[in-house]
Amino acid sequence: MPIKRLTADERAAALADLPEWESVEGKRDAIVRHFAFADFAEAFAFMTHVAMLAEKADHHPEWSNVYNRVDIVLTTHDAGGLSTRDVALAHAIDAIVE
Ligand SMILES: C[C@H](O)[C@H](O)[C@H]1CNC2=NC(N)=NC(=O)C2=N1
Repeated sequence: MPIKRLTADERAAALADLPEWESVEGKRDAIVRHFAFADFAEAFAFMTHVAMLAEKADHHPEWSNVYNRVDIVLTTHDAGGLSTRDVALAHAIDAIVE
């Protein structure tokens, strides 16, 4: 089954449940969350955890890391926008830090 983009209503409902995530500015159908940790070791430990989740789900983040900061953008390339896979990964990521 091909993965489908969320409709505008589904997207709004999903984001209401993910208060730490926001829409990416501009034309991209994607969400972003910014993280800050005590230091690089903590940031990278978090990234390792996320990487394992992503690999297990076969769904991968777009991300960047500068020292203690990690920015994660989620979108589904195969769907050309936000899908249930992004929502699931966002919740799984939130569960690591909360
Ligand atoms: C072949 C493989 O299942 C696909 O390329 C997966 C891998 N990880 C992915 N990650 C994300 N974010 N979007 C995708 O469409 C995607 N597709």
